[in-house]
Amino acid sequence: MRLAGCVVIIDGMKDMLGRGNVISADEALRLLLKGLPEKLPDKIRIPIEHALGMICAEEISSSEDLPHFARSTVDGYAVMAEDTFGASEAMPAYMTLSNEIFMGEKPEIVLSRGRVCKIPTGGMLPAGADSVVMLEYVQNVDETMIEVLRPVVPGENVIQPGEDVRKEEIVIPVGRKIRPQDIGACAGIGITELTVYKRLRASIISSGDEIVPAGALPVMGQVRDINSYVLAAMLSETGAVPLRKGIFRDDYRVLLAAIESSLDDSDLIILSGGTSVGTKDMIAKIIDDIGDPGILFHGVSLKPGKPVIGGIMGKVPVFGLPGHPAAVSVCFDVFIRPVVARLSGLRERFGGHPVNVIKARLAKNVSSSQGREEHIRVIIEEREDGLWAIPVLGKSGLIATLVKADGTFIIPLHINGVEAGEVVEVRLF
Ligand SMILES: Nc1nc2c(c(=O)[nH]1)N[C@H]1C(S)=C(S)[C@@H](COP(=O)(O)OP(=O)(O)OC[C@H]3O[C@@H](n4cnc5c(N)ncnc54)[C@H](O)[C@@H]3O)O[C@H]1N2
Ligand code: MOO
Repeated sequence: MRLAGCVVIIDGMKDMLGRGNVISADEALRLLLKGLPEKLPDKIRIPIEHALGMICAEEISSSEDLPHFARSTVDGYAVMAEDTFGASEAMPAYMTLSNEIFMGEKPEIVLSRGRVCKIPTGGMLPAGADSVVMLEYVQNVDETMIEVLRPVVPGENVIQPGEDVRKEEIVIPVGRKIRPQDIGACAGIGITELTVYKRLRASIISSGDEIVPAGALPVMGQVRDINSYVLAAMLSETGAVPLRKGIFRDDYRVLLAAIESSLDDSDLIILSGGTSVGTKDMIAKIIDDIGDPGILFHGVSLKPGKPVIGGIMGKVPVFGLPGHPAAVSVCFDVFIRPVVARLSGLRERFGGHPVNVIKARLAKNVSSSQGREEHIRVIIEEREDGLWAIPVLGKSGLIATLVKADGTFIIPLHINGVEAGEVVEVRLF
């Protein structure tokens, strides 16, 4: 078996092949990212209403100013600001009413000194006007005249042409995950289609002689397939298309065939189960036999998730995830999420730091073995003195620990534990 680059040596820990050095999660991820193909997914054109969550593959700039006319932000009277200078309730400025302006219409009138036009919110300012006095600061004298009770400055209560988006300004950069407001901005500047990267396709292969479909009634010793559902849902959240390939026996040929056929239709392959050192756990062997280069690491100083396998077969990254559901979830966050981001063309924000994070005080001491990165599940409780993180104790084979928890915090590699009262950063699910 060929194994590339186990670089970080952590004292006293063995990897899954019994060697005296096990690699850190950071180092394992670095190896994976380094080995990924440079090629980005093919591009497609889609209507903006279908673009949510897709990765933008072209720089979007505006061919026009938005708005393309000066627009009132209030209901009131379009004026020349100068005419209102010094106006007050005690000494109002008397102004003559000109034509009313209606929504969606271009005013024909050119406003002259001492005159005003009634204008609705969103109405176009007439030529000559530079500001709008709100209705509340005006009194009608008769049908032809009003009193202005407060002055305005030039530009007050007006959105200027191009104030929202300037002509030729870049609105959406390449690599942006399209958000609702991005779609709105496109609509605003008349762009109704976008070029985006095709969604990644990820195969999910469940392995294990004991695993039965979720709809089956398990006999003693059997368990229903949980992991392929969790993985499919997590992949969907990232924008990738999950391909649940089914449940396969712990048999070299069966699993080899499942992996090889997935190489044809997938950008990445995720296997669950069979990563540990049991005699039947042959996932590592298959990945390495397919090779090119095969396994990059097997065994990481991570809990849960220690027996995780990462590799690349040709251009396709492959993950062998430990069968325990909490390990599946943690390994997805640590390894698969960043790989999906890179392959999908996403330009990461904030240096790749997780965005969905809150701070809370830890409710109990939590110890950790030095030399192992631990991901602790916690429930967030709102108390009078702020947010507290309550550790959810339980083995990594229990899916309910994940369901009860609101998120996880990380105890880094070289820390022995975290004391009650310390502030931790909880990454929310
Ligand atoms: N001697 C050692 N034994 C184990 C070690 C070790 O270091 N030395 N590591 C343990 C750790 S940590 C983990 S995690 C597991 C990983 O085991 P495998 O990846 O080989 O997974 P399995 O044995 O196939 O399954 C473990 C467990 O999870 C259940 N499972 C599997 N697939 C699914 C699924 N799709 N849905 C629901 N549940 C699933 C499976 O039935 C097992 O109960 O190894 C430890 N052992
Ligand atoms: O790596 Mo295992 O997931 O701790 O049970």
